[in-house]
Amino acid sequence: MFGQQGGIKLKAVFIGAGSMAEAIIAGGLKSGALQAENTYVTNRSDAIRLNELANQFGIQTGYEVESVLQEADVIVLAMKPKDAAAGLEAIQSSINEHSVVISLLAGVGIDFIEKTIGKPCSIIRAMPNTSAAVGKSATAIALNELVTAEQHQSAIDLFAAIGLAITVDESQMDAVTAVSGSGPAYIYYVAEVMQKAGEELGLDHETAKSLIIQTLLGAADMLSVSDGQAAALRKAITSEGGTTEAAIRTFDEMNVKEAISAGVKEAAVQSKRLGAAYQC
Ligand SMILES: NC(=O)C1=CN([C@@H]2O[C@H](COP(=O)(O)OP(=O)(O)OC[C@H]3O[C@@H](n4cnc5c(N)ncnc54)[C@H](O)[C@@H]3O)[C@@H](O)[C@H]2O)C=CC1
Ligand SMILES: O=C(O)[C@@H]1CCC=N1
Repeated sequence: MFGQQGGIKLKAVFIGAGSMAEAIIAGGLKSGALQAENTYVTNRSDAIRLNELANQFGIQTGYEVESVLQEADVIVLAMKPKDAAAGLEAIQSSINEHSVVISLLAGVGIDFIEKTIGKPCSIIRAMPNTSAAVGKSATAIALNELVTAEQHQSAIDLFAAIGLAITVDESQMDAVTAVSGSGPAYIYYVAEVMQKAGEELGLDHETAKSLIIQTLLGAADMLSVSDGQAAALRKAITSEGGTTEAAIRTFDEMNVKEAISAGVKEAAVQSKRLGAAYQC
């Protein structure tokens, strides 16, 4: 991976120790794509959080990153976009032409990262999601022109170890962010609403929770085996004059479709806005 010969382990440094770094580390360690002894994580100043991650995963943590960065096969930018400039400037001197930088920063373009680093290196912009923690991320990556075929394959291998990994043109990243980067949150939003409605209808908390989780798992599996035929699957459940029809009619009357569509599109606009703040 990333230029290493077989048998030598990938050295990965995460700059940022939040939920996305944790999800990738959890999934990466579980799948074997990452090894605890070669995974290093730092953050801005929260030593308690670093200790938590060290205890939970047995990974390496700390603030002495310079030498670690110089030896890293891959540097993962896992801070919030607003912290990107400060984070990149702090590590800029440790990056060289052999470095492979993977950016998770929503909205932030490869050109901004190139310019802030200020020297040529391979940059991979990735948009995973937090389901990486259970090996089910949907990740899209885009590359700068210095990424070699081998580095590209290594990035695909790394993200494939924590779910689905595909390559897109960078121009599609706002749409990807809106659909699959934020996507799990939309499903959780629906789950929250169903939980509340189920309890209001008289189910106890645990019963409603178990039924909803299994319903979501089953529906995702059905979508997967039917190659995404959502409309056909929905119609198969909707008997004429039945309960599902009553629910969908109510959703339609309340413009739920339009609301979801508008929300997803607004996420893409927000991704563009974030990017606009980080243009060269
Ligand atoms: N949370 C999600 O579902 C997804 C997040 N992303 C992207 O991943 C990135 C991280 O997101 P989260 O993990 O949710 O954020 P978070 O807020 O949970 O974690 C951010 C981390 O960055 C650290 N940090 C901030 N400034 C730093 C600096 N100068 N040097 C080192 N560390 C610094 C913070 O201390 C914190 O540990 C963001 O850019 C986000 O756009 C991408 C896909 C999905
Ligand atoms: O909300 C955000 O900005 C990040 C990017 C995709 C998911 N979470």
